[in-house]
Amino acid sequence: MELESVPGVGAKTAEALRELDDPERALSEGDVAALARAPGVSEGRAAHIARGAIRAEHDDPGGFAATPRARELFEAGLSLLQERTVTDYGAKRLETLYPSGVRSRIDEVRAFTERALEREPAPEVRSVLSGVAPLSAAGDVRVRDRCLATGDAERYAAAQSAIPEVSVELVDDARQLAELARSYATVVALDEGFAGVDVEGDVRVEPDALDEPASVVPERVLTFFARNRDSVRAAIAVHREAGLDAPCDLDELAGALDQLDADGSVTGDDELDRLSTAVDDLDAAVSTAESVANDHLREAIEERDVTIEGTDLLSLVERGAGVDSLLDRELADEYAAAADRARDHLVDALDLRDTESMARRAFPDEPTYPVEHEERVVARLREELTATRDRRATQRKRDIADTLATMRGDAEALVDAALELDVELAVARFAADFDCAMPEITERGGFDIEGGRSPLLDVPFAEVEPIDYSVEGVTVLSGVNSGGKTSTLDLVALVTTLAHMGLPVPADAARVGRVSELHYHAKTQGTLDAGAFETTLREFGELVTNVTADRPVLVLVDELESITEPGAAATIIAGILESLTEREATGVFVSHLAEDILEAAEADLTIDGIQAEGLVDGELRVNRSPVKGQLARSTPELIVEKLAEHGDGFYADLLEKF
Ligand SMILES: Nc1ncnc2c1ncn2[C@@H]1O[C@H](COP(=O)(O)OP(=O)(O)OP(=O)(O)O)[C@@H](O)[C@H]1O
Repeated sequence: MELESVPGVGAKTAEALRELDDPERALSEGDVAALARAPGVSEGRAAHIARGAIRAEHDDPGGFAATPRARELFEAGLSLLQERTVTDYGAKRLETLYPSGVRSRIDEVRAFTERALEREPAPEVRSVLSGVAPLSAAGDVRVRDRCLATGDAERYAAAQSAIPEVSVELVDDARQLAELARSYATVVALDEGFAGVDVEGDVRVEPDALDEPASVVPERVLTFFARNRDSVRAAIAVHREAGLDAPCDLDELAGALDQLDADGSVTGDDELDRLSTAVDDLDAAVSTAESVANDHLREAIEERDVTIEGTDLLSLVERGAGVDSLLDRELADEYAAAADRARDHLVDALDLRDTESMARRAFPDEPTYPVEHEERVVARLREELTATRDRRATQRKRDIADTLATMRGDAEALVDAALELDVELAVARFAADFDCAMPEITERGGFDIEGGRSPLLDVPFAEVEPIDYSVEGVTVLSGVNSGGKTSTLDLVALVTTLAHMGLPVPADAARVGRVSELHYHAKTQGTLDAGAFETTLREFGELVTNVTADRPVLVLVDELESITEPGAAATIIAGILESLTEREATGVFVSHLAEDILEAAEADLTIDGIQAEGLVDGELRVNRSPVKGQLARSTPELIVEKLAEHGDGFYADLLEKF
C-alpha cells in the first residue's frame, strides 16, 4: 500500500509513518496503537488515518450517514460504546468503527464483534485495564560518560545513527584514544586495529558494538521500560486476570521490571544496596566508631589507677614526652581494645566484606587519646566502595538491559493486546447492557426489528417498551401525539447504523437490508422561509434522483409537513414517496397528514399507525409497535369517543365526522 494514497496521509505524515516497523500492516489492519507510535501522530489522528486506510482497502466511498441527524445518531451510538471503554486509547480505537455500505467492511468488523461477544466483561479485568496506556518511546537519552571511537569515516556515520545517545569521536591513533580515555569514563573503540593498544583507563575494543547498542547504552532499553513500567505491569495483570495467551513468560518480564526504578536505575539488588548504603553512611559510621572507642577508653582510664615510679616520671618529663607515651606504656591494652571496638563498629555498621581489612586500618595501632581515624585510609575506603558500587550498578544495568532488550517486542504486544481487549470488552458490555443481538444483513431492502429498545430515549432503559417494526418499500407512519413516532425513527436509524458498523443492535432480533446511505431528516422547527424551503426541496430532489439499485438508501423523515403549509406539504410528501417507491428505496415518513398524502398520491402507499389503545386516567395508553396498514386515530378522536360513550348526541355526531 502506497502510504500517500491513503486519504488523510500527506507527505509529512507518510514520513512519520515510515519510522514504524511495518506501516503498511498497521494501516491495513487499522492498528491505531501502532500508528500512534509514529512521531507526532496522536491517537485521534491515528484513528482518522486508520479510517482512511480502511476505506481505501474496502473501496468504500464513505458518506453512509448522509444527513446531520444520521450523523448525530451514529455519534450517539459510538458514544454509548466509548463510555464503556476503560482506556482513552480504547475510546479512540472505537472511532475506526464507522457505518459502511460495503459488505466486506461490515463482515470484517462482524468477525471482530463475534470474538468480542465471547469476552466476559469482568470488573476485575476492567480495574487492571485502567493502568494500561500505549507505550511511549524512550525519548532522548543522552549518555555523557561514554563515547564511541573510530578511525573510519563510514563507521563514524553508522555509529552516529545506530547509537545517537553517545558522542562518536574520530581518532587516528593510540595517542588520541588515550586523550579520549581521560575525558570519558569508558571509551568503546570500534576498530579491530585498536586491539592490544595499551592505553590507561576503561578503553574497550568492541568491533560488534553497533550490532548490540544495548551493551553500549543499556540506558536505552532501561529508560524505555522505566518510562512504560506501569503500563507494561498493568498489561501483565490484564493477561493474568483475563487469562489471555501471552507472547512471553509473564513472571520473567515482571521480575525484570521489578529490578527497575521509575528513573531507569536498578533496584532490588542486595549487594548494590549494601554498597550504596556503605558509601552513603561511611562518614557517619566513622564518627560513631570513634565515639564508641573513646567512650570505652575513657571508662577504662577512669577505672584505672595509674601507678608510675618517680624515676620513670622524671625520665618522661626530661624527654619532654607527652601523656601519649604514658598511654602507650601504661594503657596499651585498653587502647588496643578501644580501637578494636571502633574497627568492629565500622565493619559491622557498613556491613563491609572485601574492604574489611582496609577499613580496620582506619584506626591506627599507635595509641592516642582521643582515638582518631586516619583520614587517608577512610578516603581510600570511600574510593574503593564507590568504584565497586558503580561497577556493580553498570553490570546490573547491562544484565537487566540484556534481558529486557529481548522482551521489548513482547511488551509491546502485551500492551497492544490489553488495549484491544478494552475495545472488545466495551462492545461486549454494550451488548450486555442493552440486550443486543447480532443483526442479519441482507441484500433485500427494508428492515425487520423485533423487540427493539432504544438506549437513546429519555426514560431509563429498563422502562423502554420493546418495539416490533418491519418495513419493505416506502411507508407513512402515523400515530397519536407523543405515541413514539420520532423515537421509532431514532430506533430504526440506530439499528441500521450499528448494523452497518458491524456491531450488535439493541433488539431481540433484527434483519437490516444493506444500504449505501442513511438519510434521516429530523423534524424542522417551524415553517421555513421560501429560500430554505427551496433548499430542502432541492435536497429531496437530488436524493430521489440519485437512488439506484447499486446505491440503495434508507430514508427516514420526521414530519416534513412542518416546513410549509399542510395542503402543499401533503402534495410534496406524496410526490417524494411516489418517486422513492418507483426507485425501490426503503423509507419511513412520519406524518400527521397521512390521509391527505394518500389522497394526493397516485401510487398505492402503505400506512402504519402507532395506536392509542385508549385513555386511562386521562392518559393515553399506547401500543408503541406500529401496526401495519392501519392509520392511527388521533388523540382528539379518542377524547370525543370517550365523551360520546357517556354524553349526549353532540359527541356522537362529532365522532361521526372523524
Ligand atoms: N418505546 C418506548 N418506551 C417507552 N417510552 C417511550 C417509547 N417511545 C416513546 N416513549 C416516550 O414517549 C415520548 C414521546 O415520544 P416521541 O417524541 O417519539 O413521540 P412522537 O409520536 O414522535 O410525538 P409527536 O406527536 O410530538 O411527534 C418519549 O419522550 C418517551 O418518553
